[in-house]
Amino acid sequence: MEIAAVTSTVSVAPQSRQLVNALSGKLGSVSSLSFGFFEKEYCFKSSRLRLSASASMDAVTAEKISPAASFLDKRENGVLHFVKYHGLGNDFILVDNRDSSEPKITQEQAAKLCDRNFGVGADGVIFAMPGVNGTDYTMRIFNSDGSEPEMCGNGVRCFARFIAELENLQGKHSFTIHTGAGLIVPEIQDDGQVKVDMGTPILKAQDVPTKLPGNKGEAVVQAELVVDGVSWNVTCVSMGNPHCITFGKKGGPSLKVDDLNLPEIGPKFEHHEMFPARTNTEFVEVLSRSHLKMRVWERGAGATLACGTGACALVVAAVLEGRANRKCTVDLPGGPLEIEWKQEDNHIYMTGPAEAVFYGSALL
Ligand SMILES: N[C@@H](CCC[C@H](N)C(=O)O)C(=O)O
Repeated sequence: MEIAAVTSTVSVAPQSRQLVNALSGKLGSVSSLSFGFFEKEYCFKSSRLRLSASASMDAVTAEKISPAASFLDKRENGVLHFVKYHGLGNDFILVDNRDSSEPKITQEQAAKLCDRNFGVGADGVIFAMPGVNGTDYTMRIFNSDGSEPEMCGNGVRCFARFIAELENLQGKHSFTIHTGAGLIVPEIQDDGQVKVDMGTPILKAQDVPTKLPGNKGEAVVQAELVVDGVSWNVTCVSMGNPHCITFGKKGGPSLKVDDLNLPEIGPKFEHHEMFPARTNTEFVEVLSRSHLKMRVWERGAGATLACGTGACALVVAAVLEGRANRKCTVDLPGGPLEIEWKQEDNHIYMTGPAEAVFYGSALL
């Protein structure tokens, strides 16, 4: 290997002249060496080399280090290593938190990291934590505003792929995951897609939660919600987290979701007094009984390109309103999800992609 530049003067103890010779032997030629203890790094044409002398000065070791590793060594405190994933453009910072049941960063730090101008940029931060009550793992998530939701459908697909990467697992695998919405079971398929048993929907108004009175038993189905003086028809469904689903205004035409001014109307649903825990809102267009199209305004994250729990909730709403079959393709701005609300077990199954897009280290 040829030395391109020596970054600093090497010092060697006077009694260790033989060390200088050894060093010269390893490096070929070093133009200037003075005396004293040394552990120095050298820049070579294509890599860096760290040279160390042992305390007894009887050995010289040369360890090749990559530029990235040497940078991270110096920055280890106050740095968060992460992998960024997305599920149909719903993007998350995934943190390996398997060694602790406390998230490695605070909700305030998560909000800063999610900022698309001043941070990494993401719809949320997800922590892979030790399981509880016999589950394999626990998933916690902070929204981009720092609030903590109970569940995240696209996030749990990313979580499954993240675990497979951390554990070096190939092919088909399923995991039991404890979440704020209870037990969730994602299964990585042979083609890399992730099929998730999302559990059962919650329809009882006070458990969604919504203050709208139940009008179909205890469920709120196609009920009137006045938003800014305009009456909408809504159905309320919880997938562990709250969803308000609308197919349009009362007495109005079917929704054309591309025409909506989401940043204007979305926050009015999210913060409506009828939703004591705020709400996610799905605006839905029926393309056929097995094909729905939606745009979402997420609680704590705003307009996102996809929402897995939302896609599940809207299929439940569409079935309850008699608009669709139990098995549908849901088109989201970021792409399609396959959703099935099975009659046999009342569980909802969601199938879709999850992709790693980059590895990073964020300064906290
Ligand atoms: N995008 C997620 C939902 C994330 C949580 C949501 N913003 C909430 O506050 O409930 C999904 O894919 O389900």
